[in-house]
Amino acid sequence: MTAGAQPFLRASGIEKHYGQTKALAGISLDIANGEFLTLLGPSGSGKTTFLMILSGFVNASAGTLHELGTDITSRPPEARDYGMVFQGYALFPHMSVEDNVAFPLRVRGMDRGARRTLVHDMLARVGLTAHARKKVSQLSGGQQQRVALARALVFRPRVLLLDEPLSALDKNLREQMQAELRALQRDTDTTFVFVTHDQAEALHLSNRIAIFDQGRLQQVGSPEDVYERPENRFVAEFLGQINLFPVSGLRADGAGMAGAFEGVALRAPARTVGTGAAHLAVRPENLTITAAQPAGAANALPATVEDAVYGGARINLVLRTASGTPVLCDLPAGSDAALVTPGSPVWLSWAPEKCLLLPQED
Ligand SMILES: Nc1ncnc2c1ncn2[C@@H]1O[C@H](COP(=O)(O)OP(=O)(O)OP(=O)(O)O)[C@@H](O)[C@H]1O
Repeated sequence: MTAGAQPFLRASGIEKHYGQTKALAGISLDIANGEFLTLLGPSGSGKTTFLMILSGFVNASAGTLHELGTDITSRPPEARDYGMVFQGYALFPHMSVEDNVAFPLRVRGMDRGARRTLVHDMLARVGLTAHARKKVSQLSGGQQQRVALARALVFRPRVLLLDEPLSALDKNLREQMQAELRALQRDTDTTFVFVTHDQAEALHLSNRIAIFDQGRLQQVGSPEDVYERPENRFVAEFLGQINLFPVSGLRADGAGMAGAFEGVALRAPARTVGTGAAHLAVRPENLTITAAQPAGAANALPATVEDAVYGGARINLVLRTASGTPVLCDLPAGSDAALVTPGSPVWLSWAPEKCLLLPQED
């Protein structure tokens, strides 16, 4: 979003309390027109609650919601006119596919001819033309999911709210539907707000990801931002595996910073992390292992291979440093067999720009 541009949707200080439970503890978030925004977080982190507040079906306890500068905080769902695809969101099982998809147009009073064109266009987009006359109950799970998408998009909503729409599908179908969702979002230029607790799904689909934990927004950014530049330990650990080395005596070191771990100086890009201690974080795929100490490497630690798990394209290693800190390392298959044998002494190394410092939290 360009600086100064009016956001399409703006949530400011949204809170939601259920008795003693604070489902949302102050969410402020701008949503751009036409973006694919994913709300990602563990179970109970407040994703669905926030989506329901966007829909208008749940009222916030505090905070405001604006659409293009207009306060819509207390605007009812039907006046917001957003499309919705919820988990198990009821299709009419005994009605035909085309009647299901035509339903939102009927309730909006559109005449039959105009309805037909829009319904058939939508069914073609989701690949269901051949099934138009079938009853929904005769379709597979993936086909039903497509009917739900077609029904939610047929009236051209500006916003589509999706709550774990793919969670009931098996892995292959899920991946196929992910690609279709992206294509639908691009082709229809609709703003998608998508809830999931699946990290890989969020990384694959989104323009931006908003990461929730305990009713708070932990970080918002592009998939690359949140994966490669997590702002805190929660985000770093939630988005995949990461090694954390507690370093002490942090100091400026050239353009970056250095701190000590097991008596070895480790270097990372400069970052404000508070006290003299922090965690140096490096993802398993950014580690290299060698038999000999690498000459001139800025970060090199001696370690021992404890376990090697063959995974097809990759080999996953568990190693231990001198003081017994476990380290995960993810190597391409075909890496030197002698090095990945349990018991082998090796050197772990990585470039300073492949790691980052995270504040030390309790
Ligand atoms: N209607 C309700 N009444 C009471 N508590 C609720 C209600 N809805 C949600 N909560 C609570 O609010 C918190 C956030 O719930 P929410 O459903 O938004 O989380 P979520 O991140 O979507 O989780 P999940 O991935 O499991 O669906 C939870 O502690 C939940 O128990």
